[in-house]
Amino acid sequence: MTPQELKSILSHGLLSFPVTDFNAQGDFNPAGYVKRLEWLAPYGASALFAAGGTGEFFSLAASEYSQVIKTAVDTCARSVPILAGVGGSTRQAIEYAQEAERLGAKGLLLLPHYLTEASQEGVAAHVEAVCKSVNIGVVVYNRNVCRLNADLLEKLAERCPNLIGYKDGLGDIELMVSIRRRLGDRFSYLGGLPTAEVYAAAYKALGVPVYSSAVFNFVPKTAMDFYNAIARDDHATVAKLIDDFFLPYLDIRNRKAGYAVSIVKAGARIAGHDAGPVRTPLTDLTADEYEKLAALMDKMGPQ
Ligand SMILES: O=C([O-])C(=O)C[C@H](O)[C@@H](O)C(=O)[O-]
Repeated sequence: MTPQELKSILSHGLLSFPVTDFNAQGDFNPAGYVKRLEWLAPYGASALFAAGGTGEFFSLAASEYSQVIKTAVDTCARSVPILAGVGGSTRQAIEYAQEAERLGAKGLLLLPHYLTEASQEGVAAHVEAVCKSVNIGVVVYNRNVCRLNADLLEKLAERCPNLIGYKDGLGDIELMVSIRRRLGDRFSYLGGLPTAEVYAAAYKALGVPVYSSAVFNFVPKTAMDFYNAIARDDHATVAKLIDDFFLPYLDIRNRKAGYAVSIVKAGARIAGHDAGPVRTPLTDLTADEYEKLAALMDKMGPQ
């Protein structure tokens, strides 16, 4: 699959970001991950991002990373393209990128580097180095310390033909509008804020109709119903699901930093597809929060 073919696939549909399965000892559980991917496959996400933010990329050892990507490719690559999360220092990100390409991933999601502040010119040089280390398509994730503006993205787009996607996790509307207008059809644009559904209608109006869904991990039918309602401008269904599910969900998710991932693992467990605990530095939901989430999922009916 060429980067351009991947770009065209990423321009439609709902994107799946599966959690990564850990066993009771906290080790990667490939059998559980296979079952999860097989369970979610028939719901029809258009691409699968393995070891992304929701997949706890930041908690995986390098050896586990290879297992996660290989498991995703072996299980799903015939039906959907697999994009692999990569990140960390430039050299680390290049090692992950080349490993993912070798294992059969069709693209990369380049997550922000860790800890240090950096000039955005420096971040752009980091992105360029990772893009140039592979032949597959790359989606850059603007979030936290990665805040590339339209000028830098335009330069990167010229220098890196395989940089085909821009995922927004900042929610800065002025920045998003300037990037969307300046880069036009050069990129495929993904709405990628935590619980991206809450922003989906507004982002569609800005020319960004595609988004990533973490709740797809545990209420896949509701996630697809919501996506289809957004796609056909069914404002009544969108408003009802925002009121009945997403706003009460945010009340739980916003209780602690890192819960955007923890709550998804809790949801998977409630749905009968336990992915094990989150790893430090994340913390799991309390029993009370877990009960509240279970009641909310119950209201959404069978999935
Ligand atoms: O890397 C990640 O997991 C994401 O940022 C995607 C998530 O699915 C996010 O969009 C969300 O929480 O809906």
